[in-house]
Amino acid sequence: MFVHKMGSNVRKSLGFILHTYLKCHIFALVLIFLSFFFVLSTTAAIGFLTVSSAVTMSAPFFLGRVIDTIYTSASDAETMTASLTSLCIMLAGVFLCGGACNAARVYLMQSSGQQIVRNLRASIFSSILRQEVAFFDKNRTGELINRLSADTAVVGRSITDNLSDGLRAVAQAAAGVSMMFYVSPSLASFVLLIVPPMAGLAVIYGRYLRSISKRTQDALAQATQLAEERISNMRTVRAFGKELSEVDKYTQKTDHVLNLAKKEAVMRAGFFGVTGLSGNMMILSVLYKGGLLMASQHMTVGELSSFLMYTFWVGISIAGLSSFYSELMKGFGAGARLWELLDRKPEFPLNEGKILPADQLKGQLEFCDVSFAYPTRKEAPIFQNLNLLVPAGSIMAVVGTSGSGKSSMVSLLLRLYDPDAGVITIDGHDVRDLNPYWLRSQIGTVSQEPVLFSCSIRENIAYGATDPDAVTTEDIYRAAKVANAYDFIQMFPKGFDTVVGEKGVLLSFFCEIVSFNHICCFFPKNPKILLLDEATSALDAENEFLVQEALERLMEGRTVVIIAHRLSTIKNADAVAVLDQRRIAECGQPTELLGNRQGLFRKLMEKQAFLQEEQQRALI
Ligand SMILES: Nc1ncnc2c1ncn2[C@@H]1O[C@H](COP(=O)(O)OP(=O)(O)OP(=O)(O)O)[C@@H](O)[C@H]1O
Repeated sequence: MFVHKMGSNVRKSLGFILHTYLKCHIFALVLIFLSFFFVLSTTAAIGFLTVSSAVTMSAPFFLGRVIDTIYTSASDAETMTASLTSLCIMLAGVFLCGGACNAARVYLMQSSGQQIVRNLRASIFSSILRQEVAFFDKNRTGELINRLSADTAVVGRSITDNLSDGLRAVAQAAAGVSMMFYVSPSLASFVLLIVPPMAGLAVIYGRYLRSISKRTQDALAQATQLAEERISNMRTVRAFGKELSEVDKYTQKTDHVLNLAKKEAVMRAGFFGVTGLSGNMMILSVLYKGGLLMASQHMTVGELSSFLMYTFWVGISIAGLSSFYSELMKGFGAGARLWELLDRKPEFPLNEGKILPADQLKGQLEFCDVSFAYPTRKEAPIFQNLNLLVPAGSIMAVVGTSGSGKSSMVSLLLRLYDPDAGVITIDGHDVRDLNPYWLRSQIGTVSQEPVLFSCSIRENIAYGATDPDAVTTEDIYRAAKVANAYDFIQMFPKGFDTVVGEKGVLLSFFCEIVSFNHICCFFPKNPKILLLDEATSALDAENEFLVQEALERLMEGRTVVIIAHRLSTIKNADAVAVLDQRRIAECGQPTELLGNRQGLFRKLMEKQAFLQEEQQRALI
């Protein structure tokens, strides 16, 4: 039974190692991984391992000979000195060679290991970035970051340094046992009776460790998730004075991790305690039985010493094997989630599908009988049989109460999600047939959220370019001028080289970020279609004017969908669509819709005008 279980575990372990290596071959930077250097270094490491293990395991045998030399020629001092000196010089040379091989093995395995971790990280990151947007609704940022950093490190360690040490332990244990049988078969059979129960214990321990390791990695991912969310929303936490309660929540999560780690520690302590005890019992039994064999002239003192040293080595190798097994099981636990990520095929292709000739694209948009619910909230439909036509080159304003689905329309047009029923077309082509890369390159978007990376303003502006390195300073200045943002950027001491913090927090005014954001989104795509999501809602009057002016310039000759509440943004629209009850309830020219006293648009605008009046009165 145990043998069977051991066999299946060994098979699983080998499968796991092979899987890991193969995954890296498939997903990682294949060229580097399969490069001559890697194959060569791994082969060399195995060669060094063989030599260093052979040296280590031959040492007890020769040391036994040294002892016998001392013991048998003790009466003749001259002979003893001569043979002892030559034996010791020879052995010192062999040991030196073994030490050097061992050092080379460790270096080669470590550097190959780092290469594997790097490739694994690159593959996981690439796989994450290829996933559809709905995947990110279901999987939180902190958790994914944890997989990318902590889990890859655990898997990397378990199949590199650990594997190298494990192979060494296997080689030494095998050589040690063989030498024990060579030196004294009867003593070896007696001592090795302890191995089967130890193997059974290792199987039980390995299973437990694998499951607890998976639970620990999951708990750690949850803690990282919480920390990531709170740190990235620090202003909200501070505004609500929630620092202490958030610390409590985080502490609870880390306590959970700690509890699991304690359970693992108890198990480890028990296992290592038992293995240590068995090692000592083995030594004791060798001394006892070996002493008896010496007394009956069946063994020399040198042979008993050699045997004792082999027993030590086998004991150390078994301890090394159990730690190898522990790390491997931890790797199993952490690896399970990584393979899920690596194996996951994105629901939408990233760069496949029809590409229309650029000069033929007119930009007519149409929603035909579209029904949609977010994959994470299938029970709450956002649209049901929604129809809307935006003629090419026209400006369509979409209005509706908060949560009516305005931004969701933008997400569908960008094909961040697919509708559950109906079709969305561009110039009559179903967006699902079009190449998503190409589609998005034809659409300029401005969202409510400022989208800036923590690098210089110059780099942020060039981000949209196909080849950011080819963007000249003149291009960047021109784009900033088009967006009326050149002057405020130049006001920073470092101008366009100012480094923007996370979410652009180093830029002093939010409005500046929003205007700045506009440039980033339009430059340098020159898109046929613009989607503006409440573009000016957070601006003060002066900046709104600047941005509005820039936008009007940019809207010329393009199909534009504006999502805005303000009359000022809507007044330039050719038509207004009012979203209500999961469909377009009204659609027509703004003046026409305002004329309908019972209409939804009129009511929305009245409500807004009333709110503005209230605000003004409050200020007076
Ligand atoms: N990724 C998502 N997953 C699940 N539900 C979502 C997601 N994004 C938005 N929703 C929900 O879909 C509904 C419509 O959201 P949407 O942002 O499209 O409305 P909106 O009209 O643009 O609202 P607002 O004017 O407040 O921006 C809301 O109830 C929102 O909570």
